[in-house]
Amino acid sequence: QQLVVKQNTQYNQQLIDKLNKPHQFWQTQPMPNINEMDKLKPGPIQLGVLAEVRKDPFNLIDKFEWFNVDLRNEEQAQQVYTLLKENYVEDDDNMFRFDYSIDFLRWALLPPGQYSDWLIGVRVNQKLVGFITGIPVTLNIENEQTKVKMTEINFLCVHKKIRANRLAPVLIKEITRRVHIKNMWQAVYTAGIVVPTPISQTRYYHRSLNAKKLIEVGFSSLSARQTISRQQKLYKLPEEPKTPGLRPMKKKDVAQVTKLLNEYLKNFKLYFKYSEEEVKHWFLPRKDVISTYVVEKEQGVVTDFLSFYNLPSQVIKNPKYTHLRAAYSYYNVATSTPIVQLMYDALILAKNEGYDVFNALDIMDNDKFLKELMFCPGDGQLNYYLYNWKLESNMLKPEEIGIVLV
Ligand SMILES: CNCCCN(C)c1ncc(F)c(N2CC(C(=O)NCc3cnc4ccccn34)C2)n1
Repeated sequence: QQLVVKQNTQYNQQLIDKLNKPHQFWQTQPMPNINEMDKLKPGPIQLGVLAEVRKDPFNLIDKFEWFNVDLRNEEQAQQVYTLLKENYVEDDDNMFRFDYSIDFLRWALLPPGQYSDWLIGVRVNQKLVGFITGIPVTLNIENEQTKVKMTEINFLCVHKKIRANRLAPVLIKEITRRVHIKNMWQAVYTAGIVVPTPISQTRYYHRSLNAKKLIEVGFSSLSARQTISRQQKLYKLPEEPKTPGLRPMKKKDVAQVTKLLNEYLKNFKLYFKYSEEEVKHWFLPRKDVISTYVVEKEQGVVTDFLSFYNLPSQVIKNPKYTHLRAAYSYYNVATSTPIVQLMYDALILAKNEGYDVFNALDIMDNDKFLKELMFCPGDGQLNYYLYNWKLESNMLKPEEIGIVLV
């Protein structure tokens, strides 16, 4: 009885703390807060001093230990896969949970130039219970002159059974320390939740490919006047794409795709500059991970390309289906094919690859095709964050964002 009372008191105290001092951790971080907005000048909020960076890892509660994950090692990759599959992001109604595959994680987390101590695990008795990752990127911020080497943070995950131990703030502080040690002082990340202080709030849109299954798993719902068969007719797609010369990207396309992509991304306020090496990594097709198709005109000239990545969700409780197959729009560049036609072909290709839904954010030029191709706004908001950087403009509009984080 005493123990239960003690645990309840501890839990209630944590709730009270949350209500009294929301974002207790984030208030301690170099992020602009509302009343500082107009005082701060654009650029780094805190200037980092390499000599002052703590040399040893942050302390963990006893029995917990730091562990650099080697994703190339099958057993360690399996441990990361299982931790995320069982404990990573769910929708608000706990009906779906992301099921990132091992091949996907190797694609997302082993890009050129990756650091082995930026895939950070926490273990208790050899069991992985916490995870956070960084990859090195060079981000262009608001103009071509401002190029900042920084880290892209992702996959922050704490096992459900050990939440409320304040492990997440320690994971964030430790990866921040390991980034500082490499003389980098900024980070970019996204999250479905709102913490101090988003630089942009974007929205997910969904285009139904398999209307019947989306209704059966509870992803979509029918209004009074709608029926399943009417929905299927409404979203029906042709068997084959219509753009002549559309084909899967190959190695020989890397140079042209790199030029098209870098030229296109200059239109936005936040974008990466890609080397050919990086285009090889991020865009060459990988089965069940990334699909990229190019439009090749006569004499081998590539004028457009489309790409989407595979991120299934586990359907948590459903008698008939275990997974929702979702394709996510990645980067699409249309210089001669109309963007609506190019993306209509993307829908047809995704349908033929077996996807149930095609998701896209309202970033870049996506709002040019979302309505016309019958995408519906979802309940998911994706917030973009820049750590330790004050923008010239307080917020960026979604159409000014030129980066997609997986
Ligand atoms: C860097 N990492 C950001 C990407 C993680 N991504 C893909 C993500 N982050 C927050 C979201 F809000 C979200 N949404 C896609 C939309 C959606 O499909 N909502 C229903 C649904 C189906 N499956 C799931 C699984 C988790 C959450 C919602 N789910 C909303 N996507």
